[in-house]
Amino acid sequence: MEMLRRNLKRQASRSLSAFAVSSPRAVDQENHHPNLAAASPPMSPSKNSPRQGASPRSKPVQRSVSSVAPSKAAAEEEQASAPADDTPAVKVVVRVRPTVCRPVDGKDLFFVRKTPPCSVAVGDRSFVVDGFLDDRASQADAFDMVGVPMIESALAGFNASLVCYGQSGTGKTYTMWGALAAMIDSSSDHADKGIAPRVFQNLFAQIQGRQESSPEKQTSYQCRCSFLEVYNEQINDLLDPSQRNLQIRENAGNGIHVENLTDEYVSTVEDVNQILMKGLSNRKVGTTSMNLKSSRSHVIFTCVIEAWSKGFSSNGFSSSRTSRITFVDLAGPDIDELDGGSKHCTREERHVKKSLSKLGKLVNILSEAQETQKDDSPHKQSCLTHVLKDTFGGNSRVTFLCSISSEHRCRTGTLSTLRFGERAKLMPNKALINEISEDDVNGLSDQIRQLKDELTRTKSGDTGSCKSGYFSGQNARESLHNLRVSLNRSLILPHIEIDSEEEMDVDEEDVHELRDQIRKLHSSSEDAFEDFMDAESGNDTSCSMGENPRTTEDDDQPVIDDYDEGPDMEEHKMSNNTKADQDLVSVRKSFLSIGASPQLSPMQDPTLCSSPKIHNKARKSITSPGLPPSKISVSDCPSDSNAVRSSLQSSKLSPTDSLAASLQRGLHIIEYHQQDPAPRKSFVGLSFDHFALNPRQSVAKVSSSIQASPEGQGAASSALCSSCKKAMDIDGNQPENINTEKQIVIPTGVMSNESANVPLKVCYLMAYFYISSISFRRIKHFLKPGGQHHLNNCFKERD
Ligand SMILES: Nc1ncnc2c1ncn2[C@@H]1O[C@H](COP(=O)(O)OP(=O)(O)OP(=O)(O)O)[C@@H](O)[C@H]1O
Repeated sequence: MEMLRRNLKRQASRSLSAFAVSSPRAVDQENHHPNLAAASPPMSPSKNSPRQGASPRSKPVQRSVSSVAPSKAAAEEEQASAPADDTPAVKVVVRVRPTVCRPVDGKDLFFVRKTPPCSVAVGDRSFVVDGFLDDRASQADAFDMVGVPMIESALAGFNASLVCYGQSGTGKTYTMWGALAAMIDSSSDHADKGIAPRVFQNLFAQIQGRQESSPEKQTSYQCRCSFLEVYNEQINDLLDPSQRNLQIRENAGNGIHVENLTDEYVSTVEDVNQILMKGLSNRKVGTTSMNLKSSRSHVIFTCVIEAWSKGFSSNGFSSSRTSRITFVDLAGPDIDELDGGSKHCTREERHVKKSLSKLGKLVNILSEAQETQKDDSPHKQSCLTHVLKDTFGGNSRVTFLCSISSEHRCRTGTLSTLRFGERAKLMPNKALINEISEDDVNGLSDQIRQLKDELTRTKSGDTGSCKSGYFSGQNARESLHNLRVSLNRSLILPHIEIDSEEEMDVDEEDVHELRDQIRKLHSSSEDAFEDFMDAESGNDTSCSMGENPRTTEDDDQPVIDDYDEGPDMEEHKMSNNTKADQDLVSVRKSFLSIGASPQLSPMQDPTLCSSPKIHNKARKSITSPGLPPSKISVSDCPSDSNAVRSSLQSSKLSPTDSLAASLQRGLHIIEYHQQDPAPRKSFVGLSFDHFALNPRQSVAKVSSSIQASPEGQGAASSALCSSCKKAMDIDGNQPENINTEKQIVIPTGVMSNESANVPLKVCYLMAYFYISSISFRRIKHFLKPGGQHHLNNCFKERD
């Protein structure tokens, strides 16, 4: 309770002090045209430097000193650590415009009155404000109440903004800029001079005073200005009228800035006044029922002040502060919708109302939103709200000068303006000192060094264990490559469109079962391998690519390995009947191509694609004789030949090593599938290549063996028994009629002994095993009695 009472007391005294017009003129009004280059800044730009961003080049480290509505604990902590500064981040000052009309209906003109301690009353409605300037207040009073705190804030490193809001004709432009004549005469204390020229007059005087009073500090200042208007939802450069419809950019380094907006460097108040006059003369004006020369665009004048303090460190750098002074003169809505303005003005009026409405909504959102709920989206509703992001709810001390009229006919507009001010006061602006100190620079340098070290470690692979499993990134690539090499045959892995692929769900039970069966087969295959090697003794089992250089006249065509045929087999072929010949040709042209699903994320890798990109339609290109035209082929891509060749050439593993490696890889794949449920949906695009190692053969002499029935006919997987040429279902049965989308032709009887560097059976096994990474269920079925039977038949026939 005690704390609450103290807070309330503090707030009340703060409001009271702000409410009273008590600020003395900070400096004399003489203009000294100071030369600001006491110490050389890091950059010495020319005076006029157009086409630069409107915001500071570097985003300074921001030190929090004052914020609105912080949590109680945070507030206590902040007060303990920060210098005492009770300046609220958002202030609302009301100024009443002198009456210009005589009462026509006898009603009281002066219905707006000040009520203690710090409120403005309109009828029975009361609004809490931070300052009140009645209709007798002068421009100097307005400057004292609003302008002087802005200067103090800016020189302390805060961003400071003044936003004039109110109905058309209530004196916004007059209060902010004053009469043009007063601006031209910058040396005199003209009564009509507005807040902005007074601020700069005072600012430059203060800067000079600081430099002269403490030359040992060697602080250098540099100021640059920009001036823009938001007209019909477009941003135009008031300092360069040819620059229209400029774009707002936002990035971490520069924050919000307007691209290509002219920045002009200034060092005297005359410089600023010239810019102000130039910009204001380019502003769009029109006529409203309240104002003959009414502003029809919102204008934003920004002055960036950069200050460098030299220190005695090695780099001569001590601290740098960058602050912004922003003047926002909003166009006011007309009191009368039917003001007799031209059609063009009506359109302008619509835009003015729309943009002000969005600004009002933004203020509502910001005033109601909790600190944690703030996001960028409300600012992006319009150009105006976006470009004023720092002013509304951001890093800025902002004063809302609500211009009102005491005329009765403006009552609605006056109430609306005061309501706006009341809500704006609740905005959670967080004003920070924008400073970079030497410590900050050192800290950032350390951070950069650490990040560089981390990057270097990451690049060199010294990242400890792989976080995402064995089959991720490079590991996955290497593993798949090893597996492919170990199978001693080329694998073409086409990208196959997902939409037409068959989804395979793999459940854990299947995987466990499969794993057991593979283990069993692992041992049995070793036996089979031994047997096979015995049977193959006497045959040339060299796997050198150079061993069988059956080059063809198609040498310049894409070359892939194929089944080379020995004389025995050739004889065997010749003795077969025509149908068998056709089968042989068909199988001879066969090869294996496995299309890994693009969705197997950790295994999927673009670099695997030494393969053609196969689309659904492209898969039906090459057909084997005797097969329906819809049979699938995926290998007629010339670009693959080199990749295939290199794949084959890199095959240096012995058959047993290959077997062991393949099984090991396969187990990893299975483990991976068990661990990660994501890839359980596999898509199979199967096209069989030859399994055994074979010398190259041009594509012209090989073709596909993956067969697909015409689209739309069933999707059940099956295999064609190459001996009987009947489709078998997955369990090895021969159904009456199987319409398959994908069929696997198992080539038999065509393998040459010379070329079979790896036993055919093992190759078959490995091939299917490899497929297991894609299609567990199929493997599982093949490992079932029926499937095994079929596989064994093939092997027997071969042997
Ligand atoms: N406090 C004041 N003392 C003397 N004249 C004033 C005062 N306020 C406004 N005026 C005069 O009223 C007229 C309209 O003022 P001003 O153009 O500043 O209004 P505004 O709010 O900017 O209107 P709009 O939104 O249409 O641009 C001007 O001629 C201006 O000189």
